[in-house]
Amino acid sequence: MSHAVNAFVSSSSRSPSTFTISRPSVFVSTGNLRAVPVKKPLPLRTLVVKASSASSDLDDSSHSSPVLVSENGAGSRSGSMFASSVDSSSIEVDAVTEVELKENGFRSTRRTKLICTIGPASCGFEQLEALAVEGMNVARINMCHGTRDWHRMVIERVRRLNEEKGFAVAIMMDTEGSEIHMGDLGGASSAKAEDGEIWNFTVRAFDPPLPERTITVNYDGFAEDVRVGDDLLIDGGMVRFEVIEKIGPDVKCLCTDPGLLLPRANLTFWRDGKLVRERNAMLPTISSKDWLDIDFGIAEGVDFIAVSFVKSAEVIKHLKSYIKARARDGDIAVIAKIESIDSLRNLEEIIQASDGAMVARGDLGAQIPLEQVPSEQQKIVQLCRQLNRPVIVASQLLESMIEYPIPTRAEVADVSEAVRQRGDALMLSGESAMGQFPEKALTVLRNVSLRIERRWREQKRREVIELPSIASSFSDSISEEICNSAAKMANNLEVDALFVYTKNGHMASLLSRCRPDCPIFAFTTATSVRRRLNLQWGLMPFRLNYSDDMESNLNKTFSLLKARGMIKSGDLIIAVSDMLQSIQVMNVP
Ligand SMILES: Nc1ncnc2c1ncn2[C@@H]1O[C@H](COP(=O)(O)OP(=O)(O)O)[C@@H](O)[C@H]1O
Ligand SMILES: C=C(OP(=O)(O)O)C(=O)O
Ligand SMILES: [K+]
Ligand SMILES: [Mg+2]
Repeated sequence: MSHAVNAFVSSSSRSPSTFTISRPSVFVSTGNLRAVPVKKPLPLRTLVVKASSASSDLDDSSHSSPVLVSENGAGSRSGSMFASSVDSSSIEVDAVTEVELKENGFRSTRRTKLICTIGPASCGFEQLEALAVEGMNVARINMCHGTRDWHRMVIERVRRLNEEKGFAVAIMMDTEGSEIHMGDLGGASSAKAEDGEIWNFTVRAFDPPLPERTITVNYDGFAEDVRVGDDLLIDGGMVRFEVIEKIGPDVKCLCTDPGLLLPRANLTFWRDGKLVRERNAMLPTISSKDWLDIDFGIAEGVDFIAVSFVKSAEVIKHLKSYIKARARDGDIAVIAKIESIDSLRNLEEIIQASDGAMVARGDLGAQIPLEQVPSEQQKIVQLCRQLNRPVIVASQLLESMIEYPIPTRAEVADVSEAVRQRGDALMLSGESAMGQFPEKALTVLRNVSLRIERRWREQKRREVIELPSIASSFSDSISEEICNSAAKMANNLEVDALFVYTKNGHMASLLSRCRPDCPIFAFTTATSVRRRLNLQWGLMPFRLNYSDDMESNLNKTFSLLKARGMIKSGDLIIAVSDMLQSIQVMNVP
């Protein structure tokens, strides 16, 4: 297929009521050169870069697609405490974003997205609402814990919150995975292991209550695999035992580093200073229980499935094709958790195969030396950005806030570093799931993000990360070039916002990848795409019905956003779209 890329810049001067457009002054062409006819004057300054197939301008099906109809447009915000008096129900935006925009203006909105793991400390409707108000973009449920009924209840509450209060919180389901972990302590919330105590680790099943100082282990091969003299590390070393005797299914262990045992804590064993993982590596990434959880997630329509202990790209591809065949409205994004030696070994192909990645530092730190975790984090964040996949930095960001209302200085420094690295999202685990201060922890993440992002912009310290071309077709290359150029222009011209009209979210993610100074308003026709864009850096997803006529789309958007007080006349914006590949620079009329 041959393409023509035609570009021209028109600069117009504005007299009181008319616009005039001067002659085209720039042409770029990779094929047939053809000036784009301008039928109507465009406001103030316009650069149009238009790409089309040589054979037909309309051979892309999206060009001729009819206006898409909203599946939950009208009235969905009626119960919102942020409800607007103007009838603008045909645009949907997260209530928190709307308030932020109105109160602080474009530039100061938060770019880094926030994920909260939901647990007993945060599963109440009011608790969830408080987290949503505080800026939770994604609620994570961890299938390691709780029952499916409990998870269903959380999902229903989040959905109700979205519908009744105008939030757009997405849901991420995290699989248990089949790594070795302890049982649930017979229902106790924790157990204390003291120095010198002998505990029994066993593969036997017990009816509660558990015998004293007994830990059940989920892996049947456990007693066969460990050897006397091995070190058993709970949660990467929070508690340490030494194997002193094996008796059938029971393994007697001496506590050598005392500490608190938590239900279902991860368990690794070490021999001669090395992680023992031969048999472990034979365990499936997705267990039979995980498949049932995945079916549950598909049935419930979760937005993301995070896969624990990914070892290779194969399992991700397998899951994605499974989802494609089963999921009702298409897509659930698959997030690869990087938390094992194998995942580091196959990093690039795993990230390529996935829709996003998580630096799961909890288990990662139990598999590699702790001092290696920060550099791996940096590497994963950078690679994800290069490959255009959203990346989450997770675990122990504010661990001390499980117990205390303020974080340690070191934790704040760690969060700052993750924001400075420009990861897409930060995640709370125990802090929001079972800590005493879920909301306060989220506020810390939000405030640190805002502060670092602002400093970064003020200092104009744009990272010199090389963004290699990722397009797999010429048409994709055009989208990529348009987004790279639009983001650069947005920085140079100091525009207020980038607008992107994107049906499947791809153009929005390409803009996000550039980490521009201004926020990116992403307009999409599908609620599911809008929720998924919640995970990506700098994107403010809106759901809007629009046509393939960009001029009418822009006018519609301007009037809807103006009516809601989210933009005003004179604001400078750059608009791009995946229907009509163009860059337009204009002031809001
Ligand atoms: N659904 C739940 N029910 C009960 N407790 C939970 C739940 N989700 C998380 N938790 C608690 O929060 C802690 C931290 O959550 P997370 O990091 O997701 O789990 P883990 O570290 O066990 O993999 C867990 O160890 C558990 O104590
Ligand atoms: C996020 C992680 O996974 P999980 O909490 O499921 O162990 C981690 O290990 O850091
Ligand atoms: K998990
Ligand atoms: Mg983990």
